[in-house]
Amino acid sequence: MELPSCVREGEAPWKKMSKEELQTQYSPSKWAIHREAEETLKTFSQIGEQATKKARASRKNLLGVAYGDHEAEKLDIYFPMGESEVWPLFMFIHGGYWQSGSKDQSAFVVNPLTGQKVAVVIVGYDIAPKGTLDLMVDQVTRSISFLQKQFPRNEGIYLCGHSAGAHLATMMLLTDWTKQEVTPNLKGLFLVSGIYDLEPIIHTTMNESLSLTLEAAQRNSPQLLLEATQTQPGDPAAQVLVIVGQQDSPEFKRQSKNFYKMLLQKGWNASFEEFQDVDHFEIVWNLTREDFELTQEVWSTTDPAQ
Ligand SMILES: N[C@@H](CC(=O)c1ccccc1NC=O)C(=O)O
Repeated sequence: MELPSCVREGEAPWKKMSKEELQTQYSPSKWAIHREAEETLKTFSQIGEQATKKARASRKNLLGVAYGDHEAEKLDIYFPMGESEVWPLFMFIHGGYWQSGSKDQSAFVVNPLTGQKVAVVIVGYDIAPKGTLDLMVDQVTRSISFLQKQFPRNEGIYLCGHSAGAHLATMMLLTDWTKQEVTPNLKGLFLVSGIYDLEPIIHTTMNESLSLTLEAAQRNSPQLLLEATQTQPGDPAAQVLVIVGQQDSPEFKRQSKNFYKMLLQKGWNASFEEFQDVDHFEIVWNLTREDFELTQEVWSTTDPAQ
């Protein structure tokens, strides 16, 4: 079925797509080439659960630390090996279209990073339908303020978001931290296969749980917010790495490239990277491997000596 003509007009390619094509473009599992879609999603969950079980069994940790009053406002902290009390903080924000996933199956990067003197935080937030996008953005904002207050001597806070989590991480670039109790020492963002213009999502089945209106989608679209802002970057030195997998869908790649270009236009210290031979899910589950190039890039970026 064709989209209504009022949506079809306009320059964005998604506006000319049928509902079915749009749904496919925003279903990353359908673009996996190493396994079928269902097996891809099942493998992603299994690896996330195994990595989390391994991290909890092998790393010093604090689980379920409350950063707010909601039941979901909790985070897990995994501490680096060694005696140092000062380290970079790396926060992973899980994806799942703001309606699936949890901190309890997302500790992919914990063991490689904590082995390299980086503390890793996996943050939880209220997913839809209980949580709204506005609430999730507020929760991630408050979780970062909480970390800055708990660890004021940190050697930088780095955010890594996957897919919908990359959207939430990106919204932190646009947060007015003067309204928070503290301004975090944000030094870098890793935006993995993110979504930056939420309007297309309204026309997919993912919106059945989200119930996004056009206004709410636009209000929560970093692509549109950044385009409209004249303010300079909070910290022009903060590194923003925009990342996609070679097997991400054309729409996911287009969104990331467009957002990267907008970051550059607005004076951010941004870079773009397409990781070869990985899909939307492998690019994250490969973070369990020390030899994966993104793991290595995270190591070098978070190294205080660099
Ligand atoms: N229904 C989606 C699932 C999905 O996109 C997804 C699943 C787990 C973690 C991240 C995801 N992507 C966006 O947040 C798909 O079929 O690919």
